[in-house]
Amino acid sequence: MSKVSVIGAGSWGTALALVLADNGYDVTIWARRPEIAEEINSKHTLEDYLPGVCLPDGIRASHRLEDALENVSMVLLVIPSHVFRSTARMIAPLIGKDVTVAHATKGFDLDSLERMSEVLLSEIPQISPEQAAVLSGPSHAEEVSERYPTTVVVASVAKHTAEFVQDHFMNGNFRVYTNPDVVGTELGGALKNIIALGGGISDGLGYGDNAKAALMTRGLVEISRLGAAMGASQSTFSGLAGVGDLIATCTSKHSRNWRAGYMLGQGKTLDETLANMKMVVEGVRTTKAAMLLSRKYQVEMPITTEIYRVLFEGKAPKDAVDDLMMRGKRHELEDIAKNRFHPKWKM
Ligand SMILES: NC(=O)C1=CN([C@@H]2O[C@H](COP(=O)(O)OP(=O)(O)OC[C@H]3O[C@@H](n4cnc5c(N)ncnc54)[C@H](O)[C@@H]3O)[C@@H](O)[C@H]2O)C=CC1
Ligand SMILES: O=C(CO)COP(=O)(O)O
Repeated sequence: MSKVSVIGAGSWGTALALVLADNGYDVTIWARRPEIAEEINSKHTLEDYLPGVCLPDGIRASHRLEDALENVSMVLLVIPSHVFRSTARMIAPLIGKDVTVAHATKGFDLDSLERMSEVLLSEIPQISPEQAAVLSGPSHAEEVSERYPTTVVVASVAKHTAEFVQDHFMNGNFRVYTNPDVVGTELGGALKNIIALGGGISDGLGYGDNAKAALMTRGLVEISRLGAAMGASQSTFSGLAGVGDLIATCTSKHSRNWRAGYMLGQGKTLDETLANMKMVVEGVRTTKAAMLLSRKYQVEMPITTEIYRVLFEGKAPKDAVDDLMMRGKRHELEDIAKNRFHPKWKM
């Protein structure tokens, strides 16, 4: 079996390493902190991130990149988006030109507004777009590490690369679909975190299922609208990386974005909320990125705009909901209706 390296010993990197080890691969996780590598190697646990989980023997960890990346056929980056570029730059000299490089990070590079695969390709120039892939979809690390049934998508512009990654991960608990739409798969995974913050805010305010269903449905419209402007395929948003991940993240107790939103809805400030979170809450930075992208592509994103105001301008969550409810009247299928609605319908 070939050797695989997972860069990032957080909850998701470690859960994905577990799937690879279950499938018989020799996996080395790179951990930034030596004590984390030591815990994985000696105790087969990662108590701070996946409490109670016993990691398979096939997983080894190292805090030395040279060890983690020696003779690998595939590298998987699973680190928070704000350290993605610096980490990709750091590993670049150690990546052979035939290696498949995948990632499972959900976010944007805030300075350049690039997607993670764009960052990968610019920082590791010896690999071609055909060697890069993204893994995304409704997949909480806590459930994957319990081996509960989970389905994800692997997208790559090259079918053979998507299938190569699919073959590594696929098993009876972890079902992997392929998709050629890298843009849509990355956007779905990143942008749903904004709506999950909104779902948490709504629940924190004590609103009900109707409000959350509205946020998810209209949130998906915003995601699809920005996606269309950025070149994504609309059908990806009806799939696991779109509506699938939106459902999982907006309705789950595991979601860090939902939990952060809940605290905001209960009246905590952003600083107080983040101080309570041990793990990364990608939706906060992604809201900033999405606001900038919506301006760049001239796409209307009212829910994202209100969440931005709550996060960064101190707007009261209840006022944000009121303002969304009181927006001007609209047609539900406005984007479609403008182009090809029933000819008798006058816009
Ligand atoms: N946890 C989950 O269930 C899922 C997470 N993801 C995505 O995976 C990515 C990673 O998230 P998690 O593993 O959940 O994060 P986490 O909060 O569990 O762990 C973050 C990891 O990043 C490491 N880290 C922090 N700063 C670093 C630096 N400067 N250089 C290298 N490593 C650094 C931390 O030491 C820690 O190991 C995020 O983009 C997240 O959205 C995607 C799907 C599921
Ligand atoms: O992306 C995820 C599940 O698919 C994890 O979401 P959170 O980062 O909100 O926990």
